[in-house]
Amino acid sequence: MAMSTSDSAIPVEEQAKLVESSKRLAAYQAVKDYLVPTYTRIGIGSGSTVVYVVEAIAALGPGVTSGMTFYPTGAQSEELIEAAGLTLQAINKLPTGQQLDVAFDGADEVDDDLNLIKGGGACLWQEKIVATAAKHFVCVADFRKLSPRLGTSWKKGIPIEVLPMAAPRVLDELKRMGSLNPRVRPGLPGKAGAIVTDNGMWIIDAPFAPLHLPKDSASGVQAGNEDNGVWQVDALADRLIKIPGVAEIGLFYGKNGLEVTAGAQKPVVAYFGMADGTVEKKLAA
Ligand SMILES: O=C(CO)[C@H](O)[C@H](O)COP(=O)(O)O
Repeated sequence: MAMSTSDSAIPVEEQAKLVESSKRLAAYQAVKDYLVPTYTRIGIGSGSTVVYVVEAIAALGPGVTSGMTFYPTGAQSEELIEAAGLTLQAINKLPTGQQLDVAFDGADEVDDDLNLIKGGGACLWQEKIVATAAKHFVCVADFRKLSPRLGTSWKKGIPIEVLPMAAPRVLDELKRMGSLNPRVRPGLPGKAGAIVTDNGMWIIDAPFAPLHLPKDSASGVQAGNEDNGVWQVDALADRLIKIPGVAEIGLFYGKNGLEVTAGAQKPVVAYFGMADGTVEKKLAA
């Protein structure tokens, strides 16, 4: 039977090692499957799992990577790309009408429909720009991120990037919408005040009850509706993005890359490193 990190029999350091090895497994498999040697433009996301994605790409050597240019989603991934000796380019240098061949990124939670919560590392805005610029958006994660519905295992809330001056009004609106104790994310130890994103914005984390899937026949919830305070993913996302002062939201939703040729927020595939040493692959339906 597959182990989970909540197994109290496993010492904490062992659990941490298990999670790290799961991330690495998923990353190497994703790169093996989706980094086609003829590709030239690659998006690189943010977070601790992406470290292994870059490691796996760098391990292919200059024979494969020298013709490739890598587009970051923030300061951390910029550093990762440079430290690995890969060619860095800002996404605003991607000419109009052109797409990235593929983009790899992590997630905080992935549901059965490949909707994502992202932004645990406060990089969601640039992550969405890079993901939607890619022909193939590939999600890489460990087994803790798999859940049937968003909000089931990731309880910290949906990360929302906001203009600092709008934060109090956005908090008010989120409470009216039923968010349970939304909060401005505090800075890391050593930083007084709120966390400031790579774009000079703040992050609000807005917890909601576990979300319904977009076309959730089991719950009887119709597209675009809310049911006893429980939101459906697309309906909630469409409301959140319209709140004045919201720059971007950490829900990646809507059509996936199999249905549209450009602009998909949902991945075409998600790789999960499992606790038993296997890799589970979920393809967009
Ligand atoms: O969205 C993100 C950063 O904004 C990350 O992809 C997400 O938080 C997952 O991070 P990790 O791989 O460290 O678990």
